[in-house]
Amino acid sequence: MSYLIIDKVTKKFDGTVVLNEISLAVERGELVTLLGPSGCGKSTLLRCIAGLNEVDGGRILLNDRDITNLAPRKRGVGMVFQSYALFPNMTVYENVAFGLKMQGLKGNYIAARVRDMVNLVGLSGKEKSYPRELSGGQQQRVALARSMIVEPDVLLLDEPFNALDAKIRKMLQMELKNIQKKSGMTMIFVTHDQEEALTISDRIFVINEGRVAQSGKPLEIYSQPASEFVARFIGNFNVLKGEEFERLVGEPLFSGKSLAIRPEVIKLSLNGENGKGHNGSWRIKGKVVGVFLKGNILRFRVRSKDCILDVDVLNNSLDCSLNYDTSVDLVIPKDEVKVLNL
Ligand SMILES: Nc1ncnc2c1ncn2[C@@H]1O[C@H](COP(=O)(O)OP(=O)(O)OP(=O)(O)O)[C@@H](O)[C@H]1O
Repeated sequence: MSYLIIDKVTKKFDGTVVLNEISLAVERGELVTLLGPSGCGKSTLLRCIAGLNEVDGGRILLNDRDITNLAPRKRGVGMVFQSYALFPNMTVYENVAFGLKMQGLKGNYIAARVRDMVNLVGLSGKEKSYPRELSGGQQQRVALARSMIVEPDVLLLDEPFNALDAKIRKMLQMELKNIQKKSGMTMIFVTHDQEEALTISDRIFVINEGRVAQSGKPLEIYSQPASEFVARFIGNFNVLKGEEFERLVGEPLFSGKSLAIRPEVIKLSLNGENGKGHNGSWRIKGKVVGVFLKGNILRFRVRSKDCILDVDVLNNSLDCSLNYDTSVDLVIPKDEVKVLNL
C-alpha cells in the first residue's frame, strides 16, 4: 500500500466544486509536485491533507492511518508556506528548536539536533541571527529546518520559493532536492511553475480543475504529454490541429486529432542546406517571423503555410544572421509528433 493515499477527495466552497473526487498516491521518501494553473485546487488539496480544510467526501490515508478527520496536530504533517512565518523575536536557533522544545525534549538533545538541521539547510554560523538579519532565501531555509526537525511523516510545501528572486529560487530548488534525498523525508511541493516542477520532482501530478490531468516522472510528462491541456501547460510545445499539420506536410494522417511537437526536435536549416528529409521525417519550407533569445537557446518562430512553429536551437550552433523573413527548411522527425487526447 502506498504511503500517502488521496482517495476520491472532494472539496466544495459555497457549493462550487474545487476538488473533484481527486485520487493520487505518494510513496515513502518521494518528492512529488502538484503542478497546475492558478485556482486549480493545489493549495486546497494541501490544506485538506494538513487538516486545515475539511473534506466533503473521500479519504486521506497516511502511513497506514486514516487521517481524514483527525485534528491537524495529530496528523504527522508539516507545512512550509510562501511567507516564512518565522518568530521574529527568536533567533535562528530558537526558531529551529521550537518544535522540539514543545515536545519537552532535553536541551543537549535539542542542541545536537538543531546543529545537524541548521547544517543540513546550509545555515551553520547563523544560529544567533534574527530573521530580520537574514535574506529571504535564508529565512526560507530556517522555515524548512523548523518544519523538518520534528520529522513529520510528510512535509507539505506550498509555493515556498515564490517570493524569492529567480537566481536564489533556482539555487534553493537544487538544495531542496538534495536535502530531501539526504533526509529521505516524503515531501509534496505545490507550484504553478513548470520548470520548477521539472527540476525538483521525482514525480509530477498535473492538476486541472480539481483532478489529476496526468502523473508521471518529469521526463515522461515533458516528452509525452497526455492531453492538450498538459502540452499547453507544460509550455514550449507546438500544439496543432491534425488538419493544420496535414496541410503542412501534405499527408492525410491526423484528421480530428490534436498534435504536440517540441521546439527542440525540429531541425532548422537555411534553404537547401543539409540535404533532404528522409523516410523518418517530414521536410517543409517556411519563413522566419520571430527570433527570441532565451539565454543558451535561440527560439525561431517560423511560418509555413498557415501554421506557426517554434523551433529551438542551441545558441552556438547557428549563424545568428538568420533573421526575420529568412527562408528556412524545417525537418520534423515523424516519431516526435505526439498525438494528444483531447
Ligand atoms: N476558503 C475559501 N473559501 C472560498 N473559496 C476558496 C477558499 N479557498 C480556496 N477557494 C477557491 O478554490 C479555488 C482553488 O483555490 P486554490 O488556492 O486551491 O488554488 P491553487 O491551485 O492553489 O491556485 P494558486 O496557484 O493561485 O494558489 C479557487 O477558485 C479559490 O478561489
